[in-house]
Amino acid sequence: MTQIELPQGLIRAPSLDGPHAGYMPGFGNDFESEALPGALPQGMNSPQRCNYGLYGEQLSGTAFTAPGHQNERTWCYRIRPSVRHTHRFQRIEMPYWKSAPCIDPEIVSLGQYRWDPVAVPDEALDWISGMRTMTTAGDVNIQTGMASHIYLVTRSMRDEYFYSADGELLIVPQEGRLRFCTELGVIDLEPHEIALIPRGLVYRVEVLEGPARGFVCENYGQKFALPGRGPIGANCMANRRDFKVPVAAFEDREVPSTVTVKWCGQFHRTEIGHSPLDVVAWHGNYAPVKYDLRTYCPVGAVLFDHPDPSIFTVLTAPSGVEGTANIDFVLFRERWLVAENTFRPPWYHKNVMSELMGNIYGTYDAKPKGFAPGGMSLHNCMLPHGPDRNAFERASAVELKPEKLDETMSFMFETRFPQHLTPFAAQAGHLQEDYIDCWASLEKKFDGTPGVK
Ligand SMILES: O=C(O)Cc1cc(O)ccc1O
Ligand SMILES: [Fe+2]
Repeated sequence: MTQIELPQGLIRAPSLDGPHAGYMPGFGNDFESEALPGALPQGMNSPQRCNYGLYGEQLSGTAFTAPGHQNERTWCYRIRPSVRHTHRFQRIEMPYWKSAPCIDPEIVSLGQYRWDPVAVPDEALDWISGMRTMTTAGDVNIQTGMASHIYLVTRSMRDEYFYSADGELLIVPQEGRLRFCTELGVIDLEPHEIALIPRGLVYRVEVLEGPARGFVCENYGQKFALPGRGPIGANCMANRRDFKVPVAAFEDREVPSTVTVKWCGQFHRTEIGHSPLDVVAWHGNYAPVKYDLRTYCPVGAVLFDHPDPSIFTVLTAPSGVEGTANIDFVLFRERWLVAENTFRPPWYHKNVMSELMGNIYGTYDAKPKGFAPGGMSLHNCMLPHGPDRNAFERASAVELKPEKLDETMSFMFETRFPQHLTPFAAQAGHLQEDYIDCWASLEKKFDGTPGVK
């Protein structure tokens, strides 16, 4: 876009140049964008006739009457209204994408579990067929809880579209690059970035660099938001301007196409004669967004002790019980360790929340071996865990100089609900049968005599 010279020599900033061309900065802002000049009505939502012959349509992300600071909706101006993008539905099976409640009495979820990275199979898998659910929690029908998935994607969707009525997706890539072509614009995503795709938004996923593997948190409940920072103040952790929302983009393509819908845990498919990505202009605060995890500014211990991991929360999805999240998305990234006279790795603990972790790259300090990039672990509700023997011995003996934790990026989906393993997660192969042995050699040091042992 060229710069526009205004009277008095003022130069207005170009909106589409620079390192973030194609995106608008902010989280939860009221955005507006038009792919054709004048396509967006000004000063009102529903003119008698829209410019270009477009149809006006509202997409609601919260109840009409949700409180003002939570209320989310977007107005779309599109070639056809969405009712022309769904026809009669036919149920289809998607055996690996499970929804809560998914409780198999044969599967024991009570335990500490860890998984090796799942190899991407040598077959055509797209964003829907390549989704492998690992755990489910809560109940999709009452819009409570979550599911965690691994995606294994080798094939782009072509004239195939998808939306989920069951929840928003938090996407955490670990390998490969994907393009999300959505009704509201295009998001390109690679490891060290995350994206949120809202409930109800139609999109297709293309492989830019494959195969692609990563993690997904499907949030059945209230939307992810930025946590309050409390006494930390107005800055640090995740900053709003580092979130990027795509500018409007549309296609006017009339070819046989399919739309797959996930609804109450079931999958249905419908056939239409054109692309549903036909939103020429939009305005509102319900939109897909991406975020570079390398812009997350961690705040931590600067003198002694190890704070609770909530200090590293990137996004939090409330559950209705204050301070008790449906899901917290927590990031363990590169940082300096400087605490004096302190056992620096995570302490041993037992947590009422259930902790699902994934490794994006590098080594995690509590588990120097066995928790590989692409791997996952689950420390379920009220199940004790903590550093393995190697991590404990090193951290207890090491000279406490300032130490940079480098090459490390892991995350946690922490939910108030117990997580249940799916048959896929419980299956031998990637499940590490010997995980709990990582604590077996922790020795008794107590001998009744005082003094540091
Ligand atoms: O269990 C884990 O490794 C996650 C974790 C990290 C931390 O720094 C403190 C508590 C916690 O649960
Ligand atoms: Fe933990």
